[in-house]
Amino acid sequence: MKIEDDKRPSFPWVGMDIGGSLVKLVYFEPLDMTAEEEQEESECLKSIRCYLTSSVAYGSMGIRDAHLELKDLTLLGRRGNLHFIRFPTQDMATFFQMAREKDCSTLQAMLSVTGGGACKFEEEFHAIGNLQLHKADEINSLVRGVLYLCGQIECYSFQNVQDMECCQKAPYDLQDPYPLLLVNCGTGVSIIAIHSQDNYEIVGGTSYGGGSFLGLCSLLTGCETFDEAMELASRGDSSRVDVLVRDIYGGDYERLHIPAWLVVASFGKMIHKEKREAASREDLARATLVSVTNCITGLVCSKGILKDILDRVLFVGNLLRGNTISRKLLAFGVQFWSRGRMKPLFLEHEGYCTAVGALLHRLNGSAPEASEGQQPGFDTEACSPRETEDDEN
Ligand SMILES: Nc1ncnc2c1ncn2[C@@H]1O[C@H](COP(=O)(O)OP(=O)(O)OP(=O)(O)O)[C@@H](O)[C@H]1O
Ligand SMILES: CC(C)(CO)[C@@H](O)C(=O)NCCC(=O)O
Repeated sequence: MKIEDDKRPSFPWVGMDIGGSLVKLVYFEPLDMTAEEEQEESECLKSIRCYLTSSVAYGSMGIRDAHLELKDLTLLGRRGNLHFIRFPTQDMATFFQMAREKDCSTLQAMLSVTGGGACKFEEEFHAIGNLQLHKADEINSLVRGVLYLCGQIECYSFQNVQDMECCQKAPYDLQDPYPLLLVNCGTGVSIIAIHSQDNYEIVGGTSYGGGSFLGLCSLLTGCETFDEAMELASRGDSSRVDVLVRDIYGGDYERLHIPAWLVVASFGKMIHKEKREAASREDLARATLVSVTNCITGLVCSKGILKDILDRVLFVGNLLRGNTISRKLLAFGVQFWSRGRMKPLFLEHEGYCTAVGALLHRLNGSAPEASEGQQPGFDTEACSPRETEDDEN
């Protein structure tokens, strides 16, 4: 029996977020294909399905995060598994080459793509034969993906944040998410105030984000990859690099209740030759990570106050991937500086929100079916964010 639904787009169901550092791809693998559908499935589609679901590594840099796979999910009435794949944006040329090799030109498919790369690589996508490109706006996709994932019981907070060792993850029910301050820690950092599903706005950002961490860390330690940088940071001690309150006061600044551990100057100790010589690569990596993370904390608190969103703040983005140091520091810092008013939250699929949003965008039919010869433009959706109101930064 054929599963009929005129509104349902044809397979493959793919959402792609091409960012400054990483490409994130989410792929829905249908599990309820009828015999007729399987028979009709083209060789190219079959080969894509097998390729994506049977490996966990693609080429030298592509990774399927198998631990994040969402199994037996229902999307638009179809049952399937949702797969999460990433590779460096630098490798987009290999991606296009593979698309050519798999003869995707025969595939009558529409791909929902977001992130800066949806614009940058538009011509290359169009060169893949019949593939139609739907460019979804990055912020709209991010918000859509976040709101969807929040409903999948995958949100968590940290308990005992004042003690890094005892600090532990605890599930958090974010079924009713509004208002929410959303912080996307990617190559750069953007902060979005979500008032409701249809009403959200960018309230700020900083250029001191994931890209700065990796860039500075590479300069200071000679490391080559994010995982290497994180590994170094996990073994480092930033207090050998930074000037803390205790270095100046010998302890707390009691009158103003400023604690001894507070960083007064990131890298402040590096003005002394002997301290430079004593600081290890690990210490420098840790100090870089702490510096970037603290900068995000400060900005988030001030934006929360400015926008009067002091309830929940949700951190996403791949800077936080496998990065317990930053997550715990953000959790602690936000609670400390907001005097316990702001609840810092995180998602298990932190790096894939925008790609999920792009996929949903495609499935929910808001994608304008570009007619022949028409250049698909940005779909601004009914729920476009308001113009940025904030003028500081
Ligand atoms: N395997 C990895 N390779 C490179 N960077 C990584 C990796 N894993 C985590 N990161 C970190 O994640 C950051 C990128 O995060 P993310 O993928 O969310 O953003 P992006 O979409 O590439 O960037 P933007 O949205 O700003 O265009 C990097 O700057 C780096 O700090
Ligand atoms: C440019 C984007 C939207 C790309 O994702 C993001 O990295 C960002 O918002 N950066 C912050 C730029 C700033 O506000 O300083």
